[in-house]
Amino acid sequence: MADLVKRYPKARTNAVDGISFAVAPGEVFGLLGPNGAGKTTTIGVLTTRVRKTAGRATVAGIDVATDPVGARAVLGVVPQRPNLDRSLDAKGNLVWHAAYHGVPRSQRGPLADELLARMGLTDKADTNPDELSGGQAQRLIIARGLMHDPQVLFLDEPSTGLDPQARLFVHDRVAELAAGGVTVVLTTHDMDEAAKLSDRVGIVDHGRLLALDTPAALVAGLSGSATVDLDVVGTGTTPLRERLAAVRGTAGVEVLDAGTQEGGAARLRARVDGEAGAALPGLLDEVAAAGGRVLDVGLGEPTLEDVFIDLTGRGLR
Ligand SMILES: Nc1ncnc2c1ncn2[C@@H]1O[C@H](COP(=O)(O)OP(=O)(O)OP(=O)(O)O)[C@@H](O)[C@H]1O
Repeated sequence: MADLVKRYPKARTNAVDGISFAVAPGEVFGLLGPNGAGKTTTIGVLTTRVRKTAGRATVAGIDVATDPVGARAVLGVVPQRPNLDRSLDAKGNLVWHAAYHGVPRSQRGPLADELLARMGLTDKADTNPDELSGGQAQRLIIARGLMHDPQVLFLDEPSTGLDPQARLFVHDRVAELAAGGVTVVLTTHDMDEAAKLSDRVGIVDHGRLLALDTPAALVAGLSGSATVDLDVVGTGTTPLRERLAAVRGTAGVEVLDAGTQEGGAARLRARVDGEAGAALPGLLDEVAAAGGRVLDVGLGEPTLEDVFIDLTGRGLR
């Protein structure tokens, strides 16, 4: 995908504003960004649902604009909103999808049975989509996306709304697909999910790609090797942030939560060099000197979330 731009009619800004990336066969690629960043639009263009404004988008070497039919034959989609056919049962949805994609009649039933089994849905084959739980419906949509043996599978927020168990199940299936050679492109606003599933992650905001690398490399690229979270009351966050940033060994300080007028604690995160404990006394002294009181302290290691905060100056959730 090169210099992709999408501007919706009447919009004042581009929903996708010049994004370029390439995904290798068998790779799991995560598009990460806050609501409205342009992830779904990007997937929409790649899956031929949204018409691009400019740039070039190909899937498995096929240009989605000039050969949308060819592109649809090699890609599978798991959309953000469930779109199962309620006039068919679970297995019927799979078989119909295979027919639509030209899978030979004799293969449709056995393939549907196999995918239902892989998604843990064998006993739901005859169930109407209306009677499936959210997690079951999501698994059925993943099965449907695989019925025509796509080379590239697009998953738009595959685990939003799922309970932790269903989420893990979906994560395992994604890893299994990639191990079997399917290229997976997924969107999420869950940093942990992106870090866990993706070989590489692209961080998107305001329609632009801010960073692209392996989760480990993105985190390693941050200055500071540990984090110290301080929950503080009794002092303004902006001056405190500056004071903390000046403490020796501190690589950067962000305000994660500004607190409330009514005295709710603010949370600041300092990224520090070396061990978190070594920087702690200096940080606590500065809070006291600023007239603040520390209610809680948390020590940790930087994550993708810190990469995002560093790039955009704000948290995702
Ligand atoms: N059909 C549409 N018509 C007009 N504007 C749209 C349309 N779809 C999306 N947008 C706008 O384009 C921008 C990007 O939206 P998009 O859905 O791609 O973001 P996203 O990163 O997928 O967000 P989310 O995490 O909420 O799904 C937003 O500002 C949104 O309001």
